[in-house]
Amino acid sequence: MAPNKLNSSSGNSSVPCSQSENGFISSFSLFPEKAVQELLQSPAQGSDDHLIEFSEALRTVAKALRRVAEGKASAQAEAAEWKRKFELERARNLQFDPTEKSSLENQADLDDVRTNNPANHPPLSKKANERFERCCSSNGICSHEVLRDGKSDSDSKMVRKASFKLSWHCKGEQSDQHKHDVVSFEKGNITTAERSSKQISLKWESRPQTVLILTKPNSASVQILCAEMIRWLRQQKKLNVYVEPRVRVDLLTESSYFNFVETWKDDEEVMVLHTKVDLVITLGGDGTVLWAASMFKGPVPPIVPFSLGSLGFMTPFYSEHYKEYLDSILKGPISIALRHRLQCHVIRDAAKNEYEAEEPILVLNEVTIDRGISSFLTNLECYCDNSFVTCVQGDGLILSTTSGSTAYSLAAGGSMVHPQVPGILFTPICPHSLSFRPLILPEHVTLRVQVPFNSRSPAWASFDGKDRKQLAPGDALVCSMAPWPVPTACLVDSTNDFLRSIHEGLHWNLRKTQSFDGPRES
Ligand SMILES: NC(=O)c1ccc[n+]([C@@H]2O[C@H](COP(=O)([O-])OP(=O)(O)OC[C@H]3O[C@@H](n4cnc5c(N)ncnc54)[C@H](O)[C@@H]3O)[C@@H](O)[C@H]2O)c1
Ligand SMILES: Nc1ncnc2c1ncn2[C@@H]1O[C@H](COP(=O)(O)OP(=O)(O)OP(=O)(O)O)[C@@H](O)[C@H]1O
Repeated sequence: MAPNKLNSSSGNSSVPCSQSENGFISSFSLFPEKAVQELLQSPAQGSDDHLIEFSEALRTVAKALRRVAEGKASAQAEAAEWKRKFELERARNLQFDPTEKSSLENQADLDDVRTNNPANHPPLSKKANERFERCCSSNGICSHEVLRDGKSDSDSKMVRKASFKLSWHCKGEQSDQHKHDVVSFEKGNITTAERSSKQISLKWESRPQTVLILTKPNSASVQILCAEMIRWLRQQKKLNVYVEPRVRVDLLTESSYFNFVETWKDDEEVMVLHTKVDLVITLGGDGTVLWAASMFKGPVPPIVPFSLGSLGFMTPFYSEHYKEYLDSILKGPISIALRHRLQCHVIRDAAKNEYEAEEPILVLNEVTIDRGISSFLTNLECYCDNSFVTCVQGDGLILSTTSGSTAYSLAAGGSMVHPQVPGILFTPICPHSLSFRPLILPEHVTLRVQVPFNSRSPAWASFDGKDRKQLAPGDALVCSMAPWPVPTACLVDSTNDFLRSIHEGLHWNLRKTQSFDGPRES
């Protein structure tokens, strides 16, 4: 009798589902709750005590399982938050605590690691983040170290990174003091004196000596400009130049003059590039800026992005005038935008603990979790710190930085946000719901996107439009603000550049002005 009853009501589309109101559907709750509802709606429900008993038992089991799933997700989110806090704290300590300055004991050691000899580098571990951490703590010349290393290096033969100083631009004036949020609550009135994000100015304290030029591949105009720029930087500015291995090969095919141009052999050398390079120049479009950012898994040297693409949201410098721009940038001060990045961890269901195997991935625009080639709806459970946010049912979800707000997130209906606003955009892609508006969350949160066990298909994560990774049911992606922003040089300042980009790049709110000629209010 029971199986007949179950069959007789299957396919009833009006079956209510108590969880759909807040969008939460537990991986364990679907079958039992639906079955229970069907059973309860059956006309024979009062006549079969066993069946009712059975349905009650199923409901209890479903609830218990859902609680377990929620508990697990919440514990994982909490662990991720602690990990993030720990990383931030450690980054802060490295920056401010003089006792953690460097494991190098004397200047000779310091000189040693600053030369280009890879044999001088400490042995590097397998994981990229570990390699970075080792480099950070033992080489001691990450950007935060550079900030306090103001000593002159004129009498050293070694290649050193130029030191620089950052300061806030305050109402058009410059102040050397770091200004943090100051909240006063005198007489019970809460007032904030300073807000954290300001226009930042970079002033060189010693001359920049080494530039890295990154170029969009397969472009003849970029190749020509790159060769011309290298000659100028060498002859007029006496700078050391690094390029990618393929670019060096192209340059040497053109002329043996470019023999002085340096490059790297493997990923381990890329991991320490930030210790050698004072400035990064990109020749291409926004994709080349994303590429440049992705090369630096930790601190990023200031980037000067020249526009040789079609849209150029993050590339304010016109390549025709490169000499004037570089002249003034090498002298300083430079107005820079600190573009926040997101740090993403893929956590496999099979992993025994958080962050077990996979390296974190840093994104400048966004991480997207979508349905890939699957034709099924994605079903993504989202948590913010320990709170349940929602269940995304649609094509997917974009977690974007404010720099990325004008990229994919914009196309999916997200707001455009000034890049200096510290926040994380939570933008659904084609949600199958009438009321799913995008959110903007504060920068301090940790987001967790979980593929539930009952998902019909895996989801796919991609990072700044690249590196697709499959997320199987049970896998999760954890994302928080990275401690290493991408400093990009501004043509004017971050606000002027942002507004110019949305006007010129997107033709934002372009409309013919209404003519004067017509009806008027009397
Ligand atoms: N439907 C969409 O709009 C869509 C779809 C996929 C990827 N994307 C974007 O493309 C980015 C990858 O860029 P790519 O150059 O490597 O790929 P690409 O060559 O496919 O170019 C994508 C376009 O997005 C623009 N773009 C990139 N970052 C931007 C930003 N921060 N603000 C405004 N426009 C931006 C680029 O200028 C380019 O025109 C991804 O991070 C994603 O944001 C957008
Ligand atoms: N140095 C590089 N090495 C490998 N790939 C790169 C490099 N620089 C850029 N790319 C890739 O090349 C693609 C195109 O780059 P980019 O967006 O800069 O040029 P574009 O498409 O001509 O510009 P726009 O998007 O403004 O039209 C991007 O997918 C980017 O990831």
